[in-house]
Amino acid sequence: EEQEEDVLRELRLFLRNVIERLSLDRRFKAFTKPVDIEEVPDYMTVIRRPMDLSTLLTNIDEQRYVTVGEFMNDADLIWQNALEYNPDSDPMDRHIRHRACALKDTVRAMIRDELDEDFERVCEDVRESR
Ligand SMILES: CC(=O)c1csc(NC(=O)C2C[NH2+]C2)n1
Repeated sequence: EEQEEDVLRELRLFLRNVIERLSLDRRFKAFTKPVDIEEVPDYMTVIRRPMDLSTLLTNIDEQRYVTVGEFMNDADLIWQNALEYNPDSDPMDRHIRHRACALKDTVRAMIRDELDEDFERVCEDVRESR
């Protein structure tokens, strides 16, 4: 009912703000758009579920996330994919792995510091009621 839509609207606003701040951080530039197949032709053969910040934003606008947990499952793909695709000891791989780990820690810190656990519980109740 209306109260449920109010909760989901507030969730979308919170998640859009998280994405906006991540997208402004220069460390995360490589994660803002889908990997370009022309530049990285073998990417799709290695990574089964590509994810990036712009796709997360589209998913939010398409109302795919009813809980922060569902959002985190997709957000985690971004850094997990980067660690998987860049496993080598060469400096470029290490550089992007460092940024992937920074992304993981930054998202988790935002959620821990800014998401009210009672709010997430209400979102989970909405999910269970559907
Ligand atoms: C988004 C992402 O994880 C990404 C984009 S390019 C890249 N890696 C490279 O270009 C090479 C460095 N060793 C492979 N990783």
